[in-house]
Amino acid sequence: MARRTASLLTHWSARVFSVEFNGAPDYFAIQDKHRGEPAPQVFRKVQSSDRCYSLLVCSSDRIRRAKFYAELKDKLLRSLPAECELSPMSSFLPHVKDSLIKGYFLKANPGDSLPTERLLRDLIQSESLLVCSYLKCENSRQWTQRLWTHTGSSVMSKEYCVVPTDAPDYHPSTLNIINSDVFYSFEEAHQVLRKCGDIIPEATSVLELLPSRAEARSKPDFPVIVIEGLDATGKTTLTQSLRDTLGAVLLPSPPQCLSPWRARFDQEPPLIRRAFYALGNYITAEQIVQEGMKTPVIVDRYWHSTASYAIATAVSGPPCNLPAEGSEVYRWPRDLLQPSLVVLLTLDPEERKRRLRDRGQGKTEEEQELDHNQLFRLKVEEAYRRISGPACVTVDAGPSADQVLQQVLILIRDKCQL
Ligand SMILES: Nc1ncnc2c1ncn2[C@@H]1O[C@H](COP(=O)(O)OP(=O)(O)OP(=O)(O)O)[C@@H](O)[C@H]1O
Ligand SMILES: Nc1ccn([C@H]2C[C@H](O)[C@@H](COP(=O)(O)O)O2)c(=O)n1
Repeated sequence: MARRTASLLTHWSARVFSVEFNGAPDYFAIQDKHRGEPAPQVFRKVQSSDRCYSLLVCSSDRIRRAKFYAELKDKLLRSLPAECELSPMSSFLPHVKDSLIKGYFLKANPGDSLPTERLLRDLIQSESLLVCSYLKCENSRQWTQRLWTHTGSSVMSKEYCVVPTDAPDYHPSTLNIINSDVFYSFEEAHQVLRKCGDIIPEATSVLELLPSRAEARSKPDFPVIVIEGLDATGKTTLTQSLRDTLGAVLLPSPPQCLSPWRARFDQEPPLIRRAFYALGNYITAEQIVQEGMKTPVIVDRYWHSTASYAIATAVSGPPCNLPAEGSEVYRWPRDLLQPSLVVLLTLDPEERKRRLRDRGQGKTEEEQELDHNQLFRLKVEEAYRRISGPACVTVDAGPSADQVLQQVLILIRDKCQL
């Protein structure tokens, strides 16, 4: 049995389970005996004749786990009877970092339980998956959880009672952010790309473009100014004007040399995709050092973007689920060159939409998500504000392009003595 599965089973009864319906989580735990507790909320919404199942992805290899989790949803949606309901589910040890295990909760009508169980028996052959079924106790409103064996033909002898439990102090999706969604050193991100070289050949090409060491040997003589913000807040417009006004060099991020591989990595699960973007910052840092010896450098997006988009995607639900201000999640990577100033452009959402419409260009999936999902946009902006070392200085991008430029020039003169 895989190492992660074994450790999961050791802590099985200390684990909390969370099922999300329309973004709202319901939490439950398991215990040996029922002590008269009501059924958890999630089961009270289920007809007693319905069958429920949980599928938790638990491979010990994090690359395989990330790939399998992403593929599992597609597989379930393709193969399950249409009436089956699929909700995001997770299991975790409260307060224990990296203990989050993600998966899905299935609800099937009695008529669909045969094809559903046939599919689950196939899937359980994979060592990466733990399957449980949930049954209502006869003559009571209580539910039990049974863990399936790897053969899928029978259930484990132990049966657990399902009981409601309080929401944890920290949202479970925050437990695994460090080194799964956000990488705090060159080595951590590099390790992910090295390990996926055999399944993603493009990773090898990216690795060849990376600097040999992350730590900048020297600091640039000239100021380095990063411009951040959601899409269509005016970063391109402002960075080009700053370049022209200050006689600076403008560096895009991710760097141009990664363009051929970007679309490929955008298709990958967060672990791999975020490692790609994190490494892009180290290439940019090397370019900053080279150019910053000769002129001021303006950078269009950098670490704040990498971390904020990753955190906002990893944390489900509203911005109050984000790790609290001051959390280690918002710290700057110890080996990444720090800019002299980071400016965050903010814009009224309606004006941002108007500018997006006027621009009329195709949008990436994440940009479309920003458009449709107000919560996601709020989380990205809040994460931007919480990142420290350096923290960003917020500038309202609502006024005319020239007014925004003048305001940022004043900031640069104040903070960078330019
Ligand atoms: N201050 C401004 N007032 C009005 N319109 C602006 C202003 N700044 C930029 N725009 C217009 O808004 C649109 C988006 O601007 P821009 O492309 O500079 O944003 P961006 O932040 O670089 O977007 P993305 O990240 O998606 O590339 C463009 O059509 C641009 O001409
Ligand atoms: N340094 C960077 C730059 C960009 N990203 C990610 C964050 C978004 O997913 C997307 C936005 O880029 P744009 O559409 O403006 O080119 O790219 C990042 O993670 N790190």
